[in-house]
Amino acid sequence: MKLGICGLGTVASGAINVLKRNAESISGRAGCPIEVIQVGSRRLKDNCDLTGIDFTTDLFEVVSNPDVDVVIELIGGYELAKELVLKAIDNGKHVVTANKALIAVHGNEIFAAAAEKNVTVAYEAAVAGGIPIIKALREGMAANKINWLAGIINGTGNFILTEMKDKGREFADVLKEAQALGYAEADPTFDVEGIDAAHKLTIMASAAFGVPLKFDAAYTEGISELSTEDVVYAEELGYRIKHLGITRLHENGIELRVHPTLVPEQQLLAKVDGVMNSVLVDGDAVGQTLYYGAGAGSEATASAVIADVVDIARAITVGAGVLVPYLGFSSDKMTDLPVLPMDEVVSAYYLRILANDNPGVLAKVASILSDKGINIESVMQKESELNEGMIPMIMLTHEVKEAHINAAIAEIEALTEIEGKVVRIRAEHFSA
Ligand SMILES: NC(=O)c1ccc[n+]([C@@H]2O[C@H](COP(=O)([O-])OP(=O)(O)OC[C@H]3O[C@@H](n4cnc5c(N)ncnc54)[C@H](O)[C@@H]3O)[C@@H](O)[C@H]2O)c1
Ligand SMILES: N[C@@H](CCO)C(=O)O
Ligand code: NA
Repeated sequence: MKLGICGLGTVASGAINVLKRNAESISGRAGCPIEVIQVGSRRLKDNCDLTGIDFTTDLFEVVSNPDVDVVIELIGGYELAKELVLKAIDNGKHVVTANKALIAVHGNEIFAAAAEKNVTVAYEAAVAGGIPIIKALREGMAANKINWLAGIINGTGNFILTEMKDKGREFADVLKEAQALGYAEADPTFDVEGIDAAHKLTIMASAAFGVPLKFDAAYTEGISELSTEDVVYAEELGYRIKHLGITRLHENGIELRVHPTLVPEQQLLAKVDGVMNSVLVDGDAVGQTLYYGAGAGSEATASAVIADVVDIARAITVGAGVLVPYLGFSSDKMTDLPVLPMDEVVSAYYLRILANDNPGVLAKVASILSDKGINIESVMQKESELNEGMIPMIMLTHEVKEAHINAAIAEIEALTEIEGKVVRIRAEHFSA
């Protein structure tokens, strides 16, 4: 099977190097030899030997090369990638991509085009890097009604949070290192503002529930506004703050949300550090299963790219065409459920309220919360040198509808004893 690669960057160089190093075992598993015959990119790359491989700067040459069976799209971004992939499909080629932005935003159209041409579009590397989570959701979990899933699905962001917490490093400094290590997106605001995670969550939700891809409806909150103060207070309460993507199935719609989240420190997700990703999936038959591994990086991501190539080779070898439907469900069995508004979401909340040091403030805040039926799990009041005469009040609530906590926060902010905005971070108590 002959491969053509578009984009010779972090992931592509990893794929070429792993394909060469493990050529024999990969061919043995695939049932045929696998060979990269052409690479298209702006320039060559030092750590990657292209001996025997044709190099071009014209990416369209690759997708139209009559000798290429599978196009591997590794340039990233939306428009050009879409054009290349649709062209490759039109030329009857299978496609493997690591591009979650492309699949989350244009996947419905791309899958329809691929179905028309009876070719495969595989995207394991797009979600949680090297973790075989698409395989798990579409195949391993096929018996289950999936109820919800939650995950740490951006390596760059988790690396930044971990380094800041453990070593007290500066945000900008750690981000630079993540870029040097090849973890970050071309535009790293995608990583820190949760856009990349929302792309991945959108894809997982569709594969879990059999709904069309609905990236535009995803709720996204990043980590750039997160303060060290809240990280420390959360720890005192026995929690870690993680940037989670959460999707949950309801009868009338799905939740689709990415935001910083307090997770109890004893839970496994709370212990996922550095560039590692992890996804916790709740199925009605199997219960909860947890997947863990490198969410970004050259060879870790290449591992998933090559697994897709092997899947395609196997399908061709046995003459089976497309083995697994794109989103795990046959297209006539998809349900067009809406994404529910955030107001409907039920969660526990961490609140940090800056109050002046007068007796009775706590009672006023407590009565606003109780009027809205919001129960308080714990309260801490902190002496703080940062804010003279003002005392941060940290609260953890029980579960409540987001609409109710928002209404309570508005009333609390309106109290004269309260300064500024109330900091609000959602908290989730998973059982694993
Ligand atoms: N780096 C990771 O850890 C990782 C993990 C999972 C998924 N991904 C995804 O994989 C894809 C590739 O990521 P990467 O980190 O390898 O990116 P990269 O920036 O290292 O590589 C992209 C390559 O494509 C080339 N390219 C882009 N536009 C081009 C054009 N118009 N003409 C010619 N060449 C062009 C660039 O020169 C570069 O060499 C992205 O979609 C990314 O989101 C990356
Ligand atoms: N920029 C992404 C790459 C893997 O998709 C991340 O850091 O998770
Ligand atoms: Na993956």
